[in-house]
Amino acid sequence: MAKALMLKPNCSFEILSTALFNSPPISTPSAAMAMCSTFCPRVSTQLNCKPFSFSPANKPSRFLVSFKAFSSQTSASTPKADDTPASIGFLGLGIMGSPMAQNLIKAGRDVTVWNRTKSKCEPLISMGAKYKSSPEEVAASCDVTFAMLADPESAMDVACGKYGAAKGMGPGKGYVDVSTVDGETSKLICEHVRATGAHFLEAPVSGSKKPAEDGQLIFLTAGDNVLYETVAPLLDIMGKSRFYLGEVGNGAAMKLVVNMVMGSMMASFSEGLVLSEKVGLDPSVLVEVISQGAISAPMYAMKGPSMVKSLYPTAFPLKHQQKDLRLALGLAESVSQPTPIAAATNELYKVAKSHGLSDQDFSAVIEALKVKLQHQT
Ligand SMILES: NC(=O)C1=CN([C@@H]2O[C@H](COP(=O)(O)OP(=O)(O)OC[C@H]3O[C@@H](n4cnc5c(N)ncnc54)[C@H](OP(=O)(O)O)[C@@H]3O)[C@@H](O)[C@H]2O)C=CC1
Ligand SMILES: O=CCCC(=O)O
Repeated sequence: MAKALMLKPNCSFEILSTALFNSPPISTPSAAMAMCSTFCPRVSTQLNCKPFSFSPANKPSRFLVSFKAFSSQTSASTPKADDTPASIGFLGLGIMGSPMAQNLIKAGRDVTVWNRTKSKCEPLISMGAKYKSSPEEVAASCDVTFAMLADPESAMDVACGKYGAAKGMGPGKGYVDVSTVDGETSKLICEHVRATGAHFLEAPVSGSKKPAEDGQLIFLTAGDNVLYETVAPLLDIMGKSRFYLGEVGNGAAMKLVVNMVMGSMMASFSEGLVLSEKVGLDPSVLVEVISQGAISAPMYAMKGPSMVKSLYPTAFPLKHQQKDLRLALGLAESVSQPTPIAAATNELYKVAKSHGLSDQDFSAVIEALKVKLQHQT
């Protein structure tokens, strides 16, 4: 069995509770996880441990356990399962927060949720999550609280507002903000959290709806290293890699730079699609040509076919991409760095927003290029 546990990335195998291990029956996913840690301590983490099939007595004695490989920029070892926070809060259950919290629940973690629109908590409650009626109550009842909120304003309000999480924090607790915000906002939230004696980590993510569902996000963390070490096993449940970047603000900056590049790539791709069609080419063929060359990108291959059909099923809302461009331009301004391409791109996303495309996927920015000027026929 030890040999079977020398695993390739992203593979799965089955644990038979008593047949392969001379041990008591495994009755819960977390017991199965603990068993895996014992037999395979060098595997960073386990993902998606869930009942696989049932014994004749209808007890879950077999589990399918998926393993994945992780890259990380910390030299410290991953904490043992016993050191990980017992109770986890999750604030903000939108496109990203919902699947992230679901993955924690599926991994057998004790999760308490809150969302401004309460109805979005229901699916998680039915999976076993607890519910509290304010961020303050969630933070008060949990060891570590994650927040995945829309923008700087909501991240501030949920963390530091009247019934905000900071009100429920104190020594021994941690707050992990995974929202995409600017460094200044992150530093303010950090100050509020640290003033209570708790630890703070910013951890915005690269990766969209599908990677969030698949536990394949990339965490860009900065802040209290002790909290980073503590939550590493939780980040590994929700993601495929994690970077520790030092001082608070560095994670936010890294995320904004990445999304600045992404927004411009999408705008440029959109121009190419529209131009190709106007000169009589088939834009689907352009997508195929690009996919085979040096500028191929998963994003083009994923979004191109639906963009050609003028379909924009929302994974990353356009309003959030424009917010990130705005924040990235602020970051560039703070160090007097010219970013003319990002500035022009931001204008295009603003036009798209003015055409009511805020809640569509950000690939709908192509529509802003199709809008006819009044003097055109
Ligand atoms: N979607 C994506 O592909 C990615 C998004 N991100 C970033 O993650 C964050 C969340 O994104 P996503 O899940 O897509 O966004 P959604 O718009 O789907 O969710 C936003 C969340 O913020 C909450 N919220 C908004 N305003 C307030 C407020 N004033 N007070 C309290 N809660 C509020 C919403 O609550 P309610 O349900 O009540 O509206 C919801 O839970 C954003 O910062 C985004 O930039 C990062 C990586 C990828
Ligand atoms: O912030 C959103 C990023 C989306 C992605 O990385 O695909």
